[in-house]
Formats: sequence, C-alpha cells, structure tokens
Amino acid sequence: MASVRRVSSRPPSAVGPRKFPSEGFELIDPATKFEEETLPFYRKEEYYPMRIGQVVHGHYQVVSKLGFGTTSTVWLARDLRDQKFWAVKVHINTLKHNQELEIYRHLADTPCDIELAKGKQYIRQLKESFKLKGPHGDHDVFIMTPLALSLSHFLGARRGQPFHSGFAKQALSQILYGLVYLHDMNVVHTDLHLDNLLIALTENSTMAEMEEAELCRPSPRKQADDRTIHTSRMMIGGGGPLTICDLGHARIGEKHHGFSMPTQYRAPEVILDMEWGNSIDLWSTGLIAWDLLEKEPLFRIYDNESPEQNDAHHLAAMTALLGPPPPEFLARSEKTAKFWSEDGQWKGPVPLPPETSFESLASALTGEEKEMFVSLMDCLLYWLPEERGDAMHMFFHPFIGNNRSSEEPKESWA
Ligand SMILES: Nc1ncnc2c1ncn2[C@@H]1O[C@H](COP(=O)(O)OP(=O)(O)OP(=O)(O)O)[C@@H](O)[C@H]1O
Repeated sequence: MASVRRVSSRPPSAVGPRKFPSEGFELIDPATKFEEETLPFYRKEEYYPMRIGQVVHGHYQVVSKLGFGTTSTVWLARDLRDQKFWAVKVHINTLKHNQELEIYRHLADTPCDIELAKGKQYIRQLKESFKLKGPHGDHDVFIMTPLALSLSHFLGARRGQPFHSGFAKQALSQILYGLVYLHDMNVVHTDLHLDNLLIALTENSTMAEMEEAELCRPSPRKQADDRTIHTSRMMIGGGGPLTICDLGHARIGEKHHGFSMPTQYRAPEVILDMEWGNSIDLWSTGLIAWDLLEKEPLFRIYDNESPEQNDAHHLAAMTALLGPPPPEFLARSEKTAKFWSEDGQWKGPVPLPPETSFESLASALTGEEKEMFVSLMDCLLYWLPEERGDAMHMFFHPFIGNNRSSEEPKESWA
C-alpha cells in the first residue's frame, strides 16, 4: 500500500466536485493481479467499478481508496454539502443477506445501559446506508467514520517488533470496553484479530491531505477491461482510540452452533462443533494480547491442504499449552473422542508437541508484570468457555490496570 504522510493541505474551497487527474499516474501491468484481484475468490463482476473522482448518492465525492476485503472495497469520500470526510464501504453485489447491516440495525434498535453504552465509541459506527446501482447488480453502501491504520499494519510498520506493555494494556482495555457493550447488546463479534482493529484518526487534516495527495500525485492503478483498480492508501495521523471493525460475521443471540472465527484464532469449542457463545471473543482477545506483546504467535496455520489435519495440530498445540481438557468439556461433543481418551490422554492423529506453558513462552515481560500477564492469559485461554473471564471482569484484570473509580479507558495512546 502507498502511504501518505504530511503534505501541504489546502481545504477544498469549491462546493462542487473536484476534477481528479486522468494522467500522471503509474499504470500497473494488466497481467499483474492487483489489490482485490489477489483475493482467492475474487470475481470482478461482484465488485463495484468505483473511480476516484466519482460522486455517489448525489453528494459523496470519492477522493481516495482506503482498502478492500472479501466483501467490499472501502473509499475516502468528501460530502460536497459540508466538506466532511467519510469512509464509504461498497459491498459486493452478491451478498444475499448483509449481516453487518442487520447487526447495525439491531444495535440501533436495542436499548442499552447508559454506562455500558460508552463502549460504543470503540465500535465502528454506521452513519447511513443506501444501495448503489452497478453494471452487474445493486451494492449495499455504508457511510462510516474514517479511521487510520489497523493494528496489523501498525505492527508491520514496526517490522514485527511487538508493542510496549503500556500500549498493549491500553489497546486491550479499549477492546474489552467495546466487547462489554457488544456482549451486553447480545452480539458476538466472532472475527476479532489485528486486521479488524483500526486506530481512530486524531488529526482531521489527514483526510484533506489524502485528497490533495491524490490530486497532486495520483496513485498507481490498473486499467482492467471495464474498470480501474486503484491502489489503497493508508491514513497515518491516528493516535485515537482503537475501533473494532467488521461486524460482517457477528451473530445475535447467546447460543450458536457451527463454523465460525478465522482459523488461527478459532476457539476449541468451535473446532469441536460444540455450542458456542460470546466467550469465543474472549479467546480471540487472549490471542490478540499475545500478538501485541510477543513475536511468535501461540497458534498458527499448521496445514493449508487439510482442514482436518490442521484442526488436529491446533488441538494438539492447545493441549501441550493448556494441559488436557476437563471431562466436562470432553463430554460436550462426540468429536472429542477422535483426539482424547475419556481421561484426557491425547490420542489424536498427529503427535503431541512437548508440554509448554505461558510462563515459559512469554518473553516480553518480567517480574510481577509477567505474572499478571500470565494470569490474564490463564483467564482468557481456558478450555471451558463459561470459566473464561467475561469482558467486564477482564477489563478490571490487574494486568490491564483499570480500577473501578476510573472506569473508562484512556482516550488516546500514552
Ligand atoms: N472506516 C474505515 N476507515 C479507514 N479504512 C477502513 C475503514 N473501514 C475499512 N477500512 C479499510 O478497508 C479494509 C476492508 O474493510 P472491511 O474489513 O470492513 O471489509 P470486508 O470486505 O468486510 O473485509 P473481510 O475480508 O474481513 O470480510 C480494512 O482492512 C481497512 O484497511
């Protein structure tokens, strides 16, 4: 991704749309797969052929591209009525059901305790939604607050150098506050990982600078048949609170069944086809805590070819780290008999790695801080979902450092 730092910014003076350059940019070789085209299940007819400079819904002029995902492309746009900037998420046209929209509607319609509702600020907000007609069908469009880079991009910019503990504690505090709100609203996120945690912008000038950059130094693009594929630019200028994004896989209700969560972050009850609920988000939070502080992930993708073998390696790694699952857990699914005997002895189709522990693997912290971190991991990564700490309890865990007299997490990074 191209990135933009400070460029001299001139606030747009005209209310009408601005003219964006039609030349002066690098053209990507049409044979090269680029941006959303690199996604495994990309089908070009599904994506809206957006162009920078285009005005959508009568008044949002698209001024830069912010990103893409398996169900959308995301753009920075200026509202020509008041010059405010917004993120415009344009969904693919084949979504039979827009789950993210259903979740936003549920959140808007459900009353919430006034204190817990403060956690809403850590969840990406929807301003409005509408349909956009494309050449191959209709696309749901969301207008949302523009945000800066994700925690995974931030980690990438640090060349994988983990964050210091103050940063990690603040990030976890904000994630947990957001989860307190979501869980109180009976919503399970299911897809928490560093890519879906974006840092809020603190400098409004960043967005005007993005527009100026696109006008003065138009970004590289690819001309492909009926469409232009633009390059995403990352917004740097964020030191605001973390924002939990992408509610596209979220579920409403307490009890669920079936496939969920990204492979590496998958909780044991999901792998083993048991009933699951909001404590899967606490499992993910444990893995996020680890990823923020440690270089090596706790679990990884073990076998790209065979999901069954991957699950077996994943469960073996969990057993080596957490010890055998309790009988109560084993009794919850017939699938457990493939991996453990009734008394919890490993008998899975792959070898059990050597026994290990959070104490021996955690290398970033020392002394009392390390002890508290290990205690946090023990609470979050636990076989029995109901024994994992809930979001509110974890918010007050001694490692996070919140106390009940000053409940809200700090607004920005220390
Ligand atoms: N509000 C925003 N401000 C700035 N950039 C954003 C914003 N929302 C999304 N993005 C960028 O766009 C990318 C895709 O967004 P998002 O994850 O919502 O799409 P998706 O199609 O639902 O993705 P997935 O592949 O996870 O289903 C993000 O990774 C991020 O880089």
